[in-house]
Amino acid sequence: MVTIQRTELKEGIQAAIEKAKKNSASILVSEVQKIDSCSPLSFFAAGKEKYGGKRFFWKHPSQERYMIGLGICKEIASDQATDRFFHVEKEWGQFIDQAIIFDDVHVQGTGPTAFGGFSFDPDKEKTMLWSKFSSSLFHIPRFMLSIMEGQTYLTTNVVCKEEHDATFYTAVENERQELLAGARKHFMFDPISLVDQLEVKPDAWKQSVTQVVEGLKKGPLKKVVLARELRLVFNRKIQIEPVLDRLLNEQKNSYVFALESEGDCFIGASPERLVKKDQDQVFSTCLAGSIARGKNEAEDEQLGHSLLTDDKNLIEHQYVVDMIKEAMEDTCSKVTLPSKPQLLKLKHIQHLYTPVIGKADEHTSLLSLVEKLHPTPALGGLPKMPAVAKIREVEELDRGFFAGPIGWLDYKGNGEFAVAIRSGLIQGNEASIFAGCGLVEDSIAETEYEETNIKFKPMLSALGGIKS
Ligand SMILES: C=C(O[C@H]1C=CC=C(C(=O)O)[C@@H]1O)C(=O)O
Ligand SMILES: [Mg+2]
Repeated sequence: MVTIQRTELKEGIQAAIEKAKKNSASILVSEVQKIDSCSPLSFFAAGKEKYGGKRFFWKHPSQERYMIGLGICKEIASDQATDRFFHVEKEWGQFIDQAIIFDDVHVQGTGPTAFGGFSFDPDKEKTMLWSKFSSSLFHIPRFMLSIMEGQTYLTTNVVCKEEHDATFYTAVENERQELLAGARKHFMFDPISLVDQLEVKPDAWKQSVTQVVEGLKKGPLKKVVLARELRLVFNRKIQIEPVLDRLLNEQKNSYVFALESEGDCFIGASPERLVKKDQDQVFSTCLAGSIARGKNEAEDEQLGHSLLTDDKNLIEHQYVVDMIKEAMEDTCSKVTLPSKPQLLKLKHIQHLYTPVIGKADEHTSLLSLVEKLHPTPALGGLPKMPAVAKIREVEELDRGFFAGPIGWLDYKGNGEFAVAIRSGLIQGNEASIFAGCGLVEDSIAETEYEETNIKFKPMLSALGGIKS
């Protein structure tokens, strides 16, 4: 990887074509520019015609930090289950190793960046539902808009090949100008209406919960997260932009994400960080234990207090804390976390929340942390692999990317992954949405069913299926 002071992208492309000819290889050239402010949703919508089906969207929960990718200059995809995190890391490293990068802003979330995720369980038999998503899928975009602390940047990534000539730069420049002009337009979208909502055998799901809980009482499994799927049918093709717009407005303190692949779109608003790596600083989140929001302030406070003092939810949460703390201590030093959980309040639900921070050892990479942590007992259970095996045996659905890691990694090894909950897969005029719940020995099937009904609300509301 060569990071050189700013000269013209044109010279860089010319140098890369020469290098491609010499090494018979493809060479990435990447340029980061500060640009005038631009609406993230308008940029995403402006890419619909030329890059539709090849876009991603990402918003960080606590600050105005967006990354929107249009087009795919490189895809890293595999259905291989073994060492999938290592293989993605290796292919990404080889791709940027030869890159020529013009970056004189040096702001995280700009420059060559891979965005994507991993399926929850690559060893579960894959169904047609997720046929458009490999079990590891990352896109490096042609253009990426980044909004970081109020400043807007455009990253242009081009892969130069030996057959390219000097006209290649002109083509890229024209594409970039056309895109920036389009991103200034205002977009209108047709409203959609929900015509049907189907669930596969809800009573059977409750029976499976009761069966799993009986097993937890005997051990050795201590916790298992079981999920449900709703299949929604609408009166016309679902536009991604209005769903994103509602998620951004209704789920302010969640990660809002969308990843398009071959015409389908995986989309959601997750409150749960899996891991963030910023130089040698590592951040993770324990989020497990739930209760509804109150209809008024007094009721909300009473519900929050009862969650903080409920043994079943405290144990459900503590299993997550114990596992994440151990995983972080295996890979980091100076691991610190609060002694007890606090409340994380979202629009429809409130959770027990414990943040964990640590200092990464020198050779610890972001994807090695993702591998170590996924799935936490908030999404799988405890012990990890026996719980995942129980889910594989009992759950009559294909989670695909639901509850898997989704996020980004940049060319300097920094990045962030959320767990892809409060999410759904949009397929034309239909969508599958998913919701899970942590089962422990004191769980009650009806209560867990109601908890998952609340967790469907962010996506149902964003799809216009319920009044939010
Ligand atoms: C598995 C999900 O939520 C997890 C995260 C927060 C609270 C949870 C719970 O209380 O069960 C779950 O562990 C989901 O939203 O589908
Ligand atoms: Mg729960």
